[in-house]
Amino acid sequence: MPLPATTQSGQPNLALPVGTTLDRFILREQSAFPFATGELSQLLRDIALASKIINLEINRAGLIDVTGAAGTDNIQGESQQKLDVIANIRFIRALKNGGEVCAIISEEDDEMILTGNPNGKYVVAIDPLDGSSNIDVNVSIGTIFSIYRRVSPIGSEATMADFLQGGRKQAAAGYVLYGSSTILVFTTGQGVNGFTLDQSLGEYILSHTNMRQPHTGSIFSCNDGNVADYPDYVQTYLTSCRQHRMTGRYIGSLVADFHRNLIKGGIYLYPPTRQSPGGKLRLLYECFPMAFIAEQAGGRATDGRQLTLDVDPTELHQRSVLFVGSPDLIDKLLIS
Ligand SMILES: O=P(O)(O)OC[C@H]1O[C@](O)(COP(=O)(O)O)[C@@H](O)[C@@H]1O
Ligand SMILES: [Mg+2]
Ligand SMILES: [Mg+2]
Repeated sequence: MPLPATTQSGQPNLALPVGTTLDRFILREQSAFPFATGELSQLLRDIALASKIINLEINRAGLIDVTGAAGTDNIQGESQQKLDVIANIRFIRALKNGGEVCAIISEEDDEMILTGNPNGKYVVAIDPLDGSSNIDVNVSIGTIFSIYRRVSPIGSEATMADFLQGGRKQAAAGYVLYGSSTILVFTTGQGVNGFTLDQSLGEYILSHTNMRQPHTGSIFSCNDGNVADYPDYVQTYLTSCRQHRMTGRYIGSLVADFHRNLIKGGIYLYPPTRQSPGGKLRLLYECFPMAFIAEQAGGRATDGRQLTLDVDPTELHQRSVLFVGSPDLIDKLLIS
């Protein structure tokens, strides 16, 4: 029997059976908004499509000579991996061709990219490949994206203001995890759902409905090599994690560490370090999207002083400290 369109409390019934395709889910989610015109739905499909192509290239990386450095650096001064550059090209091309996006910012490009779609209603901030240090060693990597409705007039050239609206103005955010399976997880502000790529069908299929972050957990994730740099309260907290025999797990790909902790309960920490006194991770295309997903799943994200989604964005490639995960663990960290 088909599911009722609305729940008993009159809310749109988004609980679709596992096995639902991404397309069908997006259509159902769109139908819950009478004024929705389908552009955001199409934009999510464009991102899904590009991720399928990249997924194939990642799977065959060792065979098609896309491992190793590209020989160029990005604006962060990081050496770009070949797959960083390839993933960047794929996403930009898909977003340009899709027509819904008027501008993009990417970890791999210094400046804002105008797509040639002045009538596009959305802008996208993207980390085309997250966890670049893990590309060549066959460890899980990801893609992170954040979507805003533009504030500049439709038909005009997009501006920085379209990207600096603040984390709570995100229309949607998500990530793709290229791991033992490939999974797309996103939110449009109506909860968090995950779709596993059925490689044989080439379809994303709903596999994780209404994902919820466990209130607490026993996993902590941070780069132990930097501990000496961390502020005292973080060092105190990590000592108590060890004293309580919590489990240290650190993959070194934000997407993979975040996803594990979202499912099992845990906390990911990227505090200030000597090399990155303001934090390493980028606010617009790493911290904001992960914080939106975390909050939508009942988790919490902070920079140690305020909730991440309340941090004031002033630059495109601005960095931020990030602590994200189970609320109980974040609370314990902040009182350490
Ligand atoms: O090697 P470190 O300093 O622990 O940093 C690892 C962190 O940096 C990142 O690799 C940064 O992301 P990029 O790979 O997209 O630059 C995160 O995925 C990860 O959590
Ligand atoms: Mg990243
Ligand atoms: Mg990256």
